[in-house]
Amino acid sequence: MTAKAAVKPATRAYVTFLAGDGDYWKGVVGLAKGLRKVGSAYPLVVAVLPDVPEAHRRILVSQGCIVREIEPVYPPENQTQFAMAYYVINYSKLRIWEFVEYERMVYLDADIQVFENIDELFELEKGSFYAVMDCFCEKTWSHTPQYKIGYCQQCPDKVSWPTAELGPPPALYFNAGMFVHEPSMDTAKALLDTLRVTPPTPFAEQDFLNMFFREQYKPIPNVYNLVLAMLWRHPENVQLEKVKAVHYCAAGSKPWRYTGKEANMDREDIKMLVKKWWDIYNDETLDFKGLPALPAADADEVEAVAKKPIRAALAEAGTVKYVTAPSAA
Ligand SMILES: O=c1ccn([C@@H]2O[C@H](COP(=O)(O)OP(=O)(O)O)[C@@H](O)[C@H]2O)c(=O)[nH]1
Ligand SMILES: OC[C@H]1O[C@H](O[C@@H]2[C@@H](O)[C@H](O)[C@@H](O)[C@H](O)[C@@H]2O)[C@H](O)[C@@H](O)[C@H]1O
Ligand SMILES: [Mn+2]
Repeated sequence: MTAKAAVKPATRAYVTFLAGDGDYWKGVVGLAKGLRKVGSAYPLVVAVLPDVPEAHRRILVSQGCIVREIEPVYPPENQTQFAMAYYVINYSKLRIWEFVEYERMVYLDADIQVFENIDELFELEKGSFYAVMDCFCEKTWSHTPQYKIGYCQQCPDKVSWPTAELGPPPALYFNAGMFVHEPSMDTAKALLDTLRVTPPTPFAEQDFLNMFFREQYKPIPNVYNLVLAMLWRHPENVQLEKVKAVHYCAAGSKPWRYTGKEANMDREDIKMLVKKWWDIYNDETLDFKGLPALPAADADEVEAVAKKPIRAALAEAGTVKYVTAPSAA
């Protein structure tokens, strides 16, 4: 008789993406510890490209992460020059739709830190694609018409969109550093089939995901993904004390590489946010101490198992399987 799972298999998880043998693994460790600090009920899965060294993978496992190797995704042949070179590797993020052992995942870039519990995102109504709206005001957007006329979706009334000359305003556009998604092989196949016939664009997979989920996209409040540039581009849209997750995506803001020399990096709020990141990264009480948190099974199932006399439960469960836990930190 095979062992009957006493607890429901993991159906929800946070997921991040790690590529290369550089120092982004520090971002993943910070994120794992930040999620632990806010008491997240779900594990952190890390989708790693083959070029992530064993040593970095071990560090992530020792911090309680579930490491999953993925096959890289490349945009159409010899057209990658249209995407900013640095972003081409991000097309591989699309593999997380293949993680179908999870019915719902919250994706977070490794340069995001969570300062308040955001587990509520897993309860959002199914069937839509949830993410935070981006900002078009940074120089990284200088190739777009909206940048050229000073239009931004964060303040659509400041510079109104010239519909007569440029047609309808751009559809609402999200930052792909954080989003809520439902893994499915059908969606994964549709994404990759569509990518094969979609020439790359400057923001690579972020542009692609905005095009693909254009009809399903539903904006969620900026507190779930504070794109740092909002602090100087749209301070009227930011209440720092209410922010739940910070996205260190502005040039020079990656905490593990921070020098304070780039534009805006000497701001007091930036210095405070970088320190907050390091306080978590260096906090040894947040290091992983045991088995990854079991998934939140439904209470009555756990209640029923708990009530059953142990002998009857063991007999019913059959042989008890022992899973070797990853080495504790
Ligand atoms: O060398 C790299 C570059 C990027 N990433 C991953 O890809 C994500 C997107 O890149 P990044 O956050 O640097 O882009 P930004 O949000 O700053 O535009 C990162 O957060 C990491 O999860 C990585 O693992 N290694
Ligand atoms: O591959 C494209 C990337 O596009 C996004 O980064 C950009 C974008 O947000 C711009 O709007 C900002 O101006 C810029 O600073 C920032 O780096 C995502 O954060 C990242 O995960 C990834 O998808
Ligand atoms: Mn990022």
